[in-house]
Amino acid sequence: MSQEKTATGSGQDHLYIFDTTLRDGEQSPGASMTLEEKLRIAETLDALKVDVIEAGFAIASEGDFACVKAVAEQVRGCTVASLARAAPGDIERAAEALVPAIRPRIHTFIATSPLHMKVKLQMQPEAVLEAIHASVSKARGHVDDVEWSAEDATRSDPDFLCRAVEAAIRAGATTVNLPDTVGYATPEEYSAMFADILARVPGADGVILSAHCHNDLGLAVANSLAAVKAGARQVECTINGIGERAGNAAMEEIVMAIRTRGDVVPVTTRVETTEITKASRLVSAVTGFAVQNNKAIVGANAFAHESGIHQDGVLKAAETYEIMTPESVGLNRSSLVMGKHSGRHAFAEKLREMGYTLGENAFQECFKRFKALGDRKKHIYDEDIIALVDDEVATASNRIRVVSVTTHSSSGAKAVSDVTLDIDGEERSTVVYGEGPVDAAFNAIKDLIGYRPHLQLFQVHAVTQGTDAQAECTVRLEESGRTANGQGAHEDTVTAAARAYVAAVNKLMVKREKTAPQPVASVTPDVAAGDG
Ligand SMILES: CC(=O)SCCNC(=O)CCNC(=O)[C@H](O)C(C)(C)COP(=O)(O)OP(=O)(O)OC[C@H]1O[C@@H](n2cnc3c(N)ncnc32)[C@H](O)[C@@H]1OP(=O)(O)O
Ligand SMILES: CC(C)C(=O)C(=O)O
Repeated sequence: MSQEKTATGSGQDHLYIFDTTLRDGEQSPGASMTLEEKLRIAETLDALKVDVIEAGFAIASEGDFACVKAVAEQVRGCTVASLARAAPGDIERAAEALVPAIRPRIHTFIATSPLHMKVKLQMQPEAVLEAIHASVSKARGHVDDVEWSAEDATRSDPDFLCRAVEAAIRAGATTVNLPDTVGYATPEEYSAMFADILARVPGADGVILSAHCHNDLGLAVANSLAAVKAGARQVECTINGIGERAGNAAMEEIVMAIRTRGDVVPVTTRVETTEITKASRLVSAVTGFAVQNNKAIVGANAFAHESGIHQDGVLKAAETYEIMTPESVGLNRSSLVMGKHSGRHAFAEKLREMGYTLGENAFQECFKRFKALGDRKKHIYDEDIIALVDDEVATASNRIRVVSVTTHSSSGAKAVSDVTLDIDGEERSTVVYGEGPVDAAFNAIKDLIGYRPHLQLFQVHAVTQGTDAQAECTVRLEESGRTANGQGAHEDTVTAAARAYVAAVNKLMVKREKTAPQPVASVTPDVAAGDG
């Protein structure tokens, strides 16, 4: 994909979508992802057809370097970027990680606001200008596609910002990003800043100007669109709007706003919007951050009509209360009703409709669970199938798997849980008491795995309506500063909780083994006690 400001066939400018779920998104506290999870998200972003995937910050750690490199190796359809400070070591590390990429981009940044320069960087403005020149030139020595960002641009002196942008362009930056790092700007101010740069900086109309907005005041998407109206032709965003503090501009909101209101924001993107729901669910499952029900585009209620007058209107003509169709974001209004009488063909067709491609083993496992669910549940909704398949896919390659969970509990007495786990191919069982059924199941798992990570978060939500709904549980575990999220879905809430706990344990083990490999079966606790 060329980084030119090309008009598309529609006569409208192309808007580059720069996805930073794997970098700024991962900066959300508690959202750290394993390499395997990042690769699954990168695969989904590739299918979504974003233009640029920011895969990480290569100098940050060995793990980040490995992730950028692995994404650069895997992704074929998008540009792959790594972040780098205005420091030679950062740029060399980014270039090294990006070697396998078909279209590598080095994204180098330095702050330009008086506060950041004086207090954080402890640099004089003139030294910052020199650092911009040196870093962009060095990056251009490695790759042709160099993005430069003026961190805290919206709190920078406009004259100094113009000089900084000019320095970056002269040194060879091909994209210039003006972030609202702390989510401080209003749409009018943010668009005025882009107009000012375009009017005053020589060469600014020859590079791609980019917006990067944080959501501290809930204005990230509005600010991004305002920048596009003023001439920005790249927006930086994340799936579900995850990111540092209150998050980044949500990709799905920007893309659907442009698609729905092309009359006021006249640009086009190449995003396959029908992949949006799947991407949103994957990011939610991996990070453990549930999407709020009323979230635009991807919230459970985004296309739900509850009140009679609305239902009546939608039945007569969907456009009465829908400004976009659920199908356009990958939500199915399929006529294929699934239940316990459905066979493999219908199940395979349903998965295909939903955009899943499973290997033979995963398909057979999912089909078995789908039939078991059908025996217990009257209506099987698309959400049930999504929860079940996501759960199966996420746990398929795990070393520890839940075989069975049987729990007895009654009011006024301790609960007891009988748990069997498959650990590296060997089944082990134990029966343990707890304060309640979930506590008992977790205690049993801890006994079987031989260590007790600290439980930071436990959440349950019903996948669909009704008392026979599947439960989807999220567990976050912490051990020696490492955290891992796990999710599990099942019609039995305690089993869903146990699956989520075990999923998180598997991820912790991967993190732990990177520093000190050891067999699971004889795990020696490196934390004496966790949550007990
Ligand atoms: C706005 C953003 O989102 S920027 C991206 C933020 N993301 C992250 O920070 C996540 C990854 N970060 C990390 O892993 C670490 O912070 C590292 C590896 C980058 C650096 O770690 P450390 O060397 O221990 O430094 P530390 O993080 O404590 O401090 C940052 C240093 O970088 C300097 N720095 C910050 N930004 C820049 C920049 N753009 N260019 C050059 N130097 C910079 C700071 O002034 C400070 O320098 P000092 O040590 O001389 O005081
Ligand atoms: C590094 C830059 C692009 C950033 O993340 C910010 O300013 O928020």
